[in-house]
Amino acid sequence: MSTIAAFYGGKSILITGATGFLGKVLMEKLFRTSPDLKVIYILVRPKAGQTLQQRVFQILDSKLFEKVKEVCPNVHEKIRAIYADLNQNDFAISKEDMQELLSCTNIIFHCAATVRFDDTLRHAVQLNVTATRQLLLMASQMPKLEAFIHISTAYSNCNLKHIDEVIYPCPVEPKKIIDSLEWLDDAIIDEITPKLIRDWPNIYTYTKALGEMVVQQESRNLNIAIIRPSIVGATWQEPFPGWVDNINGPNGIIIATGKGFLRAIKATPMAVADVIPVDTVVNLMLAVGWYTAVHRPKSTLVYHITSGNMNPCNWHKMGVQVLATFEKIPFERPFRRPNANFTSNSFTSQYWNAVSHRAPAIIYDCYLRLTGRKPRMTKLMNRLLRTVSMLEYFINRSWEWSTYNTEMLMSELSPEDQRVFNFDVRQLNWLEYIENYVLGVKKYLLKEDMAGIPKAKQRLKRLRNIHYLFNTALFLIAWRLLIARSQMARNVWFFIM
Ligand SMILES: CCCCCCCCCCCCCCCCCCCCCCCCCCCC(=O)SCCNC(=O)CCNC(=O)[C@H](O)C(C)(C)COP(=O)(O)OP(=O)(O)OC[C@H]1O[C@@H](n2cnc3c(N)ncnc32)[C@H](O)[C@@H]1OP(=O)(O)O
Ligand SMILES: NC(=O)C1=CN([C@@H]2O[C@H](COP(=O)(O)OP(=O)(O)OC[C@H]3O[C@@H](n4cnc5c(N)ncnc54)[C@H](OP(=O)(O)O)[C@@H]3O)[C@@H](O)[C@H]2O)C=CC1
Repeated sequence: MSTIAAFYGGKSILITGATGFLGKVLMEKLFRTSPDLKVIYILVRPKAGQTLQQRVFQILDSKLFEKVKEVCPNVHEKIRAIYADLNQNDFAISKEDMQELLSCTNIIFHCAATVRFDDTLRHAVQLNVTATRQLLLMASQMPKLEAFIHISTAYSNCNLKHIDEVIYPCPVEPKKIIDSLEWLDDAIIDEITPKLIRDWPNIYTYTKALGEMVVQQESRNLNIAIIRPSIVGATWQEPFPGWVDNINGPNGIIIATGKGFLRAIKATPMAVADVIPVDTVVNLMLAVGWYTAVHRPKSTLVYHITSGNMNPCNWHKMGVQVLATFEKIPFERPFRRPNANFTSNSFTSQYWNAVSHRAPAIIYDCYLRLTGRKPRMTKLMNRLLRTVSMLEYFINRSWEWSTYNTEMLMSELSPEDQRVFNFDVRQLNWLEYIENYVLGVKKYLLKEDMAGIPKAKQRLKRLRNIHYLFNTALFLIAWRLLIARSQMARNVWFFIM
């Protein structure tokens, strides 16, 4: 019997961000391995016209939870969705709900965050810093609390090259920032933001660093641990390979490439692609929850869950395998034939943007206009290029993360726990993982049917022929112009003839 699975039996667990990518996989694993847990409280806000209950039902009815329903048929009764908005004072939780949370919670997993790179400083601080502080305050009033697990990111200190499992101080105290945002107006905040975030590449990573400082400062006598995953990717093994449900990180790039929109990226091919499967992150989270509650380390431990130091894969290898998978399993209705390359030179990157991205978009928009339809490709392409430019920082650098605490924890687990809660990324076969990842993007994100593959392959063939025809026509036109103007070209031509 797994010690960790048994530990969660009978427990009341509070999860923030349970409707997000990581949160859903966390809930799934908890229910599947510890079906006798008492309750999972999730803090949810109504969204997109859906009530709390509708959101919960939608999650439970998804393919991700199919196995759970077999092991834990009463899963609906074990989830208690609590109305909460982490942007509000006291999270806008009702008095009764708050009372229940304070008196019953045993373990907290704090996953909620804004992960947008371009969020406003005010909103990102509210969610990634102030809400963390507020949750810690709540935690300090929970008599039965055994562990508080805070999810940060391996990139919270990406202004450093080598990152240890310690909390690094930020130049400006989080409290000062929280206080000043209360009275500064938005225009001034926009003006001072670049000065505040200094060498952090975006507001997201900066506010996650502030969030960690808050955890350190407000930890009181709580048992706290911080987990720092790198780029969280599709599931590796559990509950099945390739599950993914949002367009963040590599997912959007895979779609844009597979649909033939993105044909070149400014990337350093040999830089480490530090992707980590989401189920690996969740396994570590559950192991850390158990370890923190049972062993009660004297200080707040930080755990890195990254792949680069144990089983590195670079962007070149990843890109080649992604493209190879498109040959076998193409996406439906591509704009152009998927084919992309990496360029590390700014000039070449601008050239490709003009020739391979903007020009085809303009030509396509002209075609749409001529056929009486609304042009949209240029707009879409501009947004895509903006997105790609925001990700460029992360695909042109490599970092070293030390993993002493993660390795120590692995050695503390029984063989059974190492199997059930496997976070040993050395066992990951990248080629297999990437293929399943692309397949997962097709099935679960794009919701494309496997039955459509032969048709998609036919379309690819047609696009390839159009491509060859277009290039041949272009070549002939260029050659004809050359012959008309140059005696030497004419001589070569007659010689060949
Ligand atoms: C010789 C052979 C050579 C071989 C080479 C072959 C090369 C081929 C390449 C093939 C493919 C390779 C696959 C690998 C991919 C590599 C790139 C991976 C980059 C990963 C970097 C991630 C870094 C993460 C670091 C930190 C990790 C974390 O801690 S948190 C999680 C990360 N957070 C995010 O990812 C959020 C980022 N997103 C945002 O901040 C916002 O979405 C935005 C600011 C980017 C855009 O916001 P906007 O207001 O415009 O609106 P939004 O509604 O959000 O989206 C607008 C449109 O853009 C599309 N979109 C969004 N995100 C992405 C994305 N990641 N990729 C692509 N497209 C994206 C979205 O669909 C919208 O489209 P439309 O609706 O159609 O307009
Ligand atoms: N994805 C990645 O690559 C990485 C993620 N991380 C960290 O992991 C954690 C989870 O990320 P991920 O699951 O990918 O992110 P998602 O964007 O998928 O999920 C974010 C979650 O936070 C919730 N949330 C946001 N704002 C509020 C609010 N005002 N009130 C209540 N809930 C709110 C969202 O709820 P709603 O559904 O209502 O929007 C959602 O459940 C984050 O802390 C992130 O920093 C770290 C490294 C990499």
